[in-house]
Amino acid sequence: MGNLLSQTQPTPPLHAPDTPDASSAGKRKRTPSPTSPASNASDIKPLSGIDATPDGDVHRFIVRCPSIFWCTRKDIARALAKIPRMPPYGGLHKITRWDHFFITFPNKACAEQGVRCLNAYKYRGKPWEASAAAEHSSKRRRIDNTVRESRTSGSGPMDDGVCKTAAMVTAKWRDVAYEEQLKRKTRKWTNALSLVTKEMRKELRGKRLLPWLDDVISKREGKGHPACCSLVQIVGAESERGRMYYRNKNEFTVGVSPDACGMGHDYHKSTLTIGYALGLVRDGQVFIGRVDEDCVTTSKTAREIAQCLAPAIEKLGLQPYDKRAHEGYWRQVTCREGTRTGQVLVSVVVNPSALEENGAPGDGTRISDEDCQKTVIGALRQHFGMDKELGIFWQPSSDRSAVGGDIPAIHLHGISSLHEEMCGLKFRIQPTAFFQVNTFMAERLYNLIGDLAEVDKETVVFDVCCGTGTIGLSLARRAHSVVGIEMNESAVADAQHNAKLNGIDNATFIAGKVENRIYDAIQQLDGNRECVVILDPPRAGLPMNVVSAVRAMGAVRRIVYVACEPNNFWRNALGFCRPRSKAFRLEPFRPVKAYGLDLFPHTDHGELVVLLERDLVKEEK
Ligand SMILES: C[S@@+](CC[C@H](N)C(=O)[O-])C[C@H]1O[C@@H](n2cnc3c(N)ncnc32)[C@H](O)[C@@H]1O
Repeated sequence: MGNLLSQTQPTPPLHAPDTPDASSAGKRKRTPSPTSPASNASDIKPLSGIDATPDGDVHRFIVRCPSIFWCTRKDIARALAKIPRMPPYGGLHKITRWDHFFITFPNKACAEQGVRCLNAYKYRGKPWEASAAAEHSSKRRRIDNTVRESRTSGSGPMDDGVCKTAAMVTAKWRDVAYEEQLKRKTRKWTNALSLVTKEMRKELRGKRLLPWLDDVISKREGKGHPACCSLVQIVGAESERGRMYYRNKNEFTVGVSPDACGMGHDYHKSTLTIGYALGLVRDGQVFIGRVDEDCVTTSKTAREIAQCLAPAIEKLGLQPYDKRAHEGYWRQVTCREGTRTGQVLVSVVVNPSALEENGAPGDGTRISDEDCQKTVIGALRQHFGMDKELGIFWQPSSDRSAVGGDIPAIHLHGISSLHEEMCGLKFRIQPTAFFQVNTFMAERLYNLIGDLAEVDKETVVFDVCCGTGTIGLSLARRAHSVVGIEMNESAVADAQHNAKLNGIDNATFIAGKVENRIYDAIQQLDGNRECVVILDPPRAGLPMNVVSAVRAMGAVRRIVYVACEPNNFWRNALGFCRPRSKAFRLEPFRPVKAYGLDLFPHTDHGELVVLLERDLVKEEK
């Protein structure tokens, strides 16, 4: 954890000058001299009440003021952004019709400065009064206990006097033994399966309509709801390749490092950083943690890219983007790579409107988009050399809420797509198409899906939310035919291209939202053959009309459901497994067995894979 901040630095006093005028969008902000009042801490005295924060080390305060009764959280955040020298804060909780709000600071120094600022502020003529938050709800207490516990074990999201680091955000379980990580995930997967039983029982309101459910409940051991089916195996990332530095897609934000957080550090020292947003905010500015070796999920190549680009682009003197003020130029950098092919794509998101205020046109001082592009290409080429298969894309967007994947990418330099090898096939991936981020574990996922699907030459495979066609194509040689549906058009173009690239001619891919195109897609399936459906939806799960349409397909005997958010699986499971009705026709399915697969080591995410089979046992009346 190389960039942890020291607690021993002085706290800047309130009378220090404000942050330089933010209206100079796109220009470097002034760095004050070390002798400026901001660095003189001699007159700082600890504020009473700070040490009295009930838990002693979670710096949470309640701020009261009658004139904020109708304010939303957003209004308060806006007001906080206007307070000169307001330090970064980690949490803000306000509900309309509260005459108070809660605010949490990342460390004691921030808390001291923050309380000073809050108490000196007036909202609509009424002063704010900040005091240590005295009453914690039981939920809040649980969270605080977790923070304190993890702090003692050295892996907490905050540390005394120390801001969060990038590793704490991206790989929060990096200090937890891998066996323990799997144990925790197993609990999560088991709970997700129990949730299906619980919600199904609620749905049936005590009626015993599903024999498989009665069976599950009768075998219950101990209290609580039993899992709806057994979790037969946990597939962990045993090999180093699937467990360490595994991400083939890394999305970085360009911003200011917490060295500039001001608490015990120089407020104005804005070190341009390419890394991960830390969840600390000041003046609407999100602080960014540097990528280092502790970020054990980030690939080494992506880390090198972040580290070599930051100093190169900083020299141009353009500010990172500040969403709140809608100023600044550099926004995001996304690195994608073929783990097995070594190819790399880098996409840079910028805010072109920031350049308009950057010097007068034609006076020789104005920095253009082209200058920035040349700098990026030059820095990456210098770092990787000319032999590296490298592609660079530019994504200009002045839209405040735009994120990388949604912005059209302009190809600037080098290769225009990359290739990855998996399951003995080659896949082309364009910069904005979805591809599983852990190549080695994704291969194991696809092998597992293949085993559960039991596909043969008589079976049709229906791959719903197919991305670049990876699952369907990995099964195509064993199947009669494959139909895939996916809403990302460039992913569908990749899927079609990938079929040709691998000499597969029995796969069709449809572009569109599955909820709108499900019936068109079903038409493409050979209705006389048995159909296996692979469902790999986004975190929220599938829309219910899709569940209903799949269930109403008589040719479907088995479904392999891949849940990347296991806690949401129950909603779709209910649609597949509930007794038949007008909306949910034909016999219900039942969960047969489940697998947990750790696609994201060192994080709390993982895939739950569940096999559902048509339940041909007669429903009880
Ligand atoms: C978890 S990914 C799975 C992709 C693919 N199965 C794979 O393993 O690479 C989910 C995919 O669903 C797509 N998607 C999300 N919502 C969708 C919708 N409403 N209709 C169709 N596809 C959707 C996303 O673009 C993404 O490619």
